[in-house]
Amino acid sequence: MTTGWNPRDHIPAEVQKLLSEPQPNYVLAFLHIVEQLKLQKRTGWVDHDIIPCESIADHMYRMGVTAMLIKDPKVDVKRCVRIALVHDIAESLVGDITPFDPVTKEEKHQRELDTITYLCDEIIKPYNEAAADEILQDWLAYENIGSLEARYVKDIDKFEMLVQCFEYEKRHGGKKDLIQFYSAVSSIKTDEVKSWTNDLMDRRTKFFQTL
Ligand SMILES: Nc1nc2c(ncn2[C@H]2C[C@H](O)[C@@H](COP(=O)(O)O)O2)c(=O)[nH]1
Ligand SMILES: [Mn+2]
Repeated sequence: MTTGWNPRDHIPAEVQKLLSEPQPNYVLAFLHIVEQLKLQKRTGWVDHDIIPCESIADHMYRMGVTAMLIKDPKVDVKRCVRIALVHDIAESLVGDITPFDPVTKEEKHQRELDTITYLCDEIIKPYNEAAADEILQDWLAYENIGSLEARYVKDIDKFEMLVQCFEYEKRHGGKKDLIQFYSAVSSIKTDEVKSWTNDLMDRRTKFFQTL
């Protein structure tokens, strides 16, 4: 556990009530927790006054469909889609912490690890033990970049954010200063996602030349 932070203290009241029933409906409890990903806006955009902006779920959804496009024959695309769809699931209780928030990487990791462990062991496992194990493995693979699939999903996490960033820049006529986000370009390692990113950056350059 972290410095007193406990996932159980961040469970919505409705879910706590559901879990206190004699025969809890764990499927519903899990889905109500996942709703938090649909409700929470991505902090990075909120901090830059992007209104309206995407939710955490929006981001993960588009990452999932982006992963379906991977051409690299060495990659298990279906595994990438799974990893994309679970990689930020702990943010349902932890929240969406940016690199600029006053939370250390270690504290963020520990809160998210405690949360995914809680969700898998105490919410998913009572209904489907195999699903709980697989979701935990998918999340750990992403966190530890434990496979080529996880490496691709890490890249797609950054690429999807950059696509969204450029979409917001265009939607706001280039008047929002979102340059900070583009430091993520250097984090992208796979050749395929690098090629997507290079084209995006070329289009961004041309867009700002037209202003
Ligand atoms: N203000 C900034 N926020 C950033 C930057 N890079 C990422 N972010 C935000 C985006 C999300 O809200 C959050 C974490 O995203 P994950 O998908 O990694 O959970 O951090 C940035 O350069 N500036
Ligand atoms: Mn993410």
